[in-house]
Amino acid sequence: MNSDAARRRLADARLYLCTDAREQRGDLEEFLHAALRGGVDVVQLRDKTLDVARELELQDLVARVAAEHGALWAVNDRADVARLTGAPAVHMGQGDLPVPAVRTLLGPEPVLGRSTHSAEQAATADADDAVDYFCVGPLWTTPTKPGRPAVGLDLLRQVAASDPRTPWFAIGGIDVERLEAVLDAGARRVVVVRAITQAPDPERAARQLRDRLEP
Ligand SMILES: Cc1ncc(COP(=O)(O)OP(=O)(O)O)c(N)n1
Ligand SMILES: Cc1nc(C(=O)O)sc1CCOP(=O)(O)O
Ligand SMILES: [Mg+2]
Repeated sequence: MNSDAARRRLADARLYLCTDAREQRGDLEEFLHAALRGGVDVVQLRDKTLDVARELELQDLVARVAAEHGALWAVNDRADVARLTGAPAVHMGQGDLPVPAVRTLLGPEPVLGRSTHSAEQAATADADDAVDYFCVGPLWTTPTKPGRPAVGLDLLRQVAASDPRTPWFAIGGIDVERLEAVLDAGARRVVVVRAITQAPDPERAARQLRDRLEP
């Protein structure tokens, strides 16, 4: 996927999945197909337990499966892995490489996402031409990101009211039961981990979320 296609795919994206490598279950490929059939638009392998050789191997798998479904895929944290795999997207948190450093290393092509946890960080991300999307969260405390305090739906309302020019996603503790409140607060795009990774039927879980988001 070239960079124009990646940005077009991002513009349409509503449901973003971060998944671990499912090493204990050995079903990553099957899982990815199911989630993507269910309507996931963007997929990111987020697994801090992987050594870099294994991550490179699995990123190739993610790239192949995402391409089969016309989905965008993103590398988390590591600009070296993004460069080596030619990833169309990369995600950086506040504690990861700063945006200018990512652009110095990777150039203008990859879609670049940024985590934000306050109105100020969201405004900074929105004002930065080098940032293609940002995430706001965690809305609720979540075992997937221990120690990170919840920002709550009020921050989401505040960000939505600022009418960002940049695509942005809500993240943290979102599941199908909470989705209505997230949409009511003004989000149009969501990132989930457990709502799909821990679902007994990942395809159904993804579809339940995607069907409630705009086309
Ligand atoms: C899409 C997306 N949003 C947020 C994050 C979190 O990034 P970060 O704060 O750097 O935390 P880690 O994921 O690195 O633990 C993300 N990875 N993806
Ligand atoms: C990886 C991550 N980043 C967050 C942020 O706020 O930046 S919240 C989060 C974990 C989201 O997991 P779940 O959907 O299982 O609650
Ligand atoms: Mg990070």
